[in-house]
Amino acid sequence: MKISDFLNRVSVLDKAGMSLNGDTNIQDLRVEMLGKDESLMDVLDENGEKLGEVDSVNIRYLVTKYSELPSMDLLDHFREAIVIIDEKGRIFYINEAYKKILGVKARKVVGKYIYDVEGSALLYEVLKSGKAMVQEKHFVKSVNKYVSLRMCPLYKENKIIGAFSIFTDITEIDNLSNEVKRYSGIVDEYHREKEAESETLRSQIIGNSPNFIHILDQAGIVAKTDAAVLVTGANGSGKEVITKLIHMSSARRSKPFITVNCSAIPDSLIESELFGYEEGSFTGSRKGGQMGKFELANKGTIFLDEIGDMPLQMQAKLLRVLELGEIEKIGRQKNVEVDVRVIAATNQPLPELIKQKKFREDLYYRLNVVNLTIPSLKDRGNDVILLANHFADVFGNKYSKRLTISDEAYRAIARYGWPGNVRELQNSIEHAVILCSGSTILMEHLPGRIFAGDAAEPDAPSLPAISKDEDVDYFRFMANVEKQLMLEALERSSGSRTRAMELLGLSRRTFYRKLKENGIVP
Ligand SMILES: Nc1ncnc2c1ncn2[C@@H]1O[C@H](COP(=O)(O)OP(=O)(O)OP(=O)(O)O)[C@@H](O)[C@H]1O
Repeated sequence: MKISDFLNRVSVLDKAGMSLNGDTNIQDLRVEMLGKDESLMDVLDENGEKLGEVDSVNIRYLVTKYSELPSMDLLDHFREAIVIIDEKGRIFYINEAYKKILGVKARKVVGKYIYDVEGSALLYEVLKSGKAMVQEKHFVKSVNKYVSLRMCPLYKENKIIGAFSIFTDITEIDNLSNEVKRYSGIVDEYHREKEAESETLRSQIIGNSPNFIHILDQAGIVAKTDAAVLVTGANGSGKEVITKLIHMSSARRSKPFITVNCSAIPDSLIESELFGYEEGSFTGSRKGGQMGKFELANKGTIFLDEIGDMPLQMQAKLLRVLELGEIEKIGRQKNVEVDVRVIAATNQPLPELIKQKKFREDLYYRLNVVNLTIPSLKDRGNDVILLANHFADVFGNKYSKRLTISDEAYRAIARYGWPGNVRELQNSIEHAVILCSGSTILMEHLPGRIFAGDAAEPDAPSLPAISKDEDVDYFRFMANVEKQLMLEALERSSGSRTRAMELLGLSRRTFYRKLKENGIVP
């Protein structure tokens, strides 16, 4: 500190008998140099001009204190390492932190020249240039550490008398920042992966019919929003696939996608499944409680499948969640905020359920901000053939077979009603791929119901008539029915026994036994 720091503190003037320049360092004074008066003294510049006056009581106090100060020892308490060199570059001081950070003993360093101790000897350059230098990150090879450095020359009466360096060990910070960079790299990679996943998913959704393309377009539009979507459509038509596509095309794609099948959870458990519970909130509750699906889906999307089966009481709770954006966890006083996009799906006619008071109208409107109705497979024209080829490839790969579909099988596939929609087609093609031992899927490889006619409305086999008054011989009656069914199966399969056997769902052995028993073949 300089005397000028204390100028013009008070106004009373007194002579200490000394002329001190404002630049004088208080550290350079000794008590004997000060006048006896405990009041003020003048401060003059080099030309003897008065600069002001200082409170000599304060100066006396500081000078006394500074003379008692163990200045060098004090530096040992710094976390920063300090090294001081003289005008020739010889080290005459290092503090404790220096020894610790660089792992050296004082006797190995003090008295040596800085360029003999430190390879890069930046401090020596500071000494030569007389200019301070800062290095945010400097690698010290000998100890394999990174330090952050500040170096300054030391001047006395305009002459360089040495230089000092203060540095901190930033190896850990550097490691941490590298970790952070690595993690942000991983996060970027994760986002890229999610993007790729969304493209893969899109490429695996097959369909060219205008009504299906319309659904895909609408899914793309709603994906850009957080609006609730109600996906309707028959069983197996692809409601979940479209819901996933919406999630994967949305900004939430890297966050969770949680599916809840409302019809699969018993009524008594649905609340804890959806909202979770705190530890000890009921007998038998798990230690540590349990997170509900809504909490798990936070920042992502929750898919409430078969929403039509949700119990009425739960519907009221769900409505509250959608309105408030928070859940009431069982056993917890405070509600938990959640940010979840809701997509619900059903194959039930909700307006009909509303009329029957089985579904809340207010919840229906809340969920049905946008409605996507997936057309049934039979209404998607040629998509059935595209999907059949797609599944033949998928399962061909799975079972290591290269298969094509015969024209006859194509015709059966196109003619069939597919009441189970895409799922039924998928399973049927898997069935055919498994059974097919050649390179072409033939009609006989498909499940019997498909080539037997339209399974949506299967023809009821005509049973032998029984008169009310007649005494029925059940054994004979059953044998008759069996024979009739077998004959019909043979007729439908144009005499192909293998196909008839499949139609009837009988093993080869049983089929031939029954042929014999019923006198169809000798
Ligand atoms: N357009 C499509 N392209 C390829 N695969 C599809 C397509 N649509 C559906 N699938 C497949 O069909 C199966 C049934 O689809 P999904 O589960 O989405 O139907 P869903 O309507 O949700 O069924 P459910 O009514 O039983 O809940 C799934 O394996 C799915 O991958």
